Amino acid sequence: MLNYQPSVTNSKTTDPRFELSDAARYFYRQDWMVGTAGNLSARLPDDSFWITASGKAKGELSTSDFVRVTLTGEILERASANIKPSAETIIHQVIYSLFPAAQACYHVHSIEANLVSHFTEKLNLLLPPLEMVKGLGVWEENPQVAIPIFENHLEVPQIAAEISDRFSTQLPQVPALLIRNHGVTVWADSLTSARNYVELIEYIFRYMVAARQAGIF
Ligand SMILES: CSC[C@@H](O)[C@@H](O)C(=O)COP(=O)(O)O
Ligand SMILES: [Zn+2]
Repeated sequence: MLNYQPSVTNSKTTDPRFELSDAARYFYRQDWMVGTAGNLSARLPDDSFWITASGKAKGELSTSDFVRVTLTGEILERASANIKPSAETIIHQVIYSLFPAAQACYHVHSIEANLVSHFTEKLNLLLPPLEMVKGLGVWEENPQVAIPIFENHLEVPQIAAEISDRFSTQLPQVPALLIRNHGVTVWADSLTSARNYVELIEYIFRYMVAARQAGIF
């Protein structure tokens, strides 16, 4: 396994913190990372990952607003000792552990994600068979795709344990999960794809809310 070299990360092309900051600013402008909501991470070649520090305004992140942690949550690098990794780091740990190809994990809070999380009380929410579903990797005619839903426990490790337990026996159809009354988390094999997945899933959620209002889904 390659060792992560901090000395080569001081450039925009190799340090994922720049792209994570850009993505957060974009999501903030979409109203999906309002205030300090949400967290973004990117895996490094040594399996550690940079994750947004807890409680930072997501519209104005800089490289010092990230913490590098191991897959078990041990802190490896941060700008100062009073910066903590995201309160939801353990969910990213679970995703990177379960999905070795995942290079980025993005979690945002949108109004539509919270609304659609009430469209079912079941463990999975059926998505409409929109063309957009292909962008999430499902190339089927009239796809019957569901996104897994988890309860929003106060204790984040409990959410993470439920994700780990369920996905260990039942892989999700799409690289995304919904936490009821909270928001969506996606993962992808690149930062660009993770950003696209957030946009696609949020489009689908917007459609679902509009379709419900129109009485067609
Ligand atoms: C706006 S508070 C939201 C937090 O409780 C949490 O859900 C969240 O997404 C951001 O937490 P953070 O610790 O900054 O990564
Ligand atoms: Zn959150």
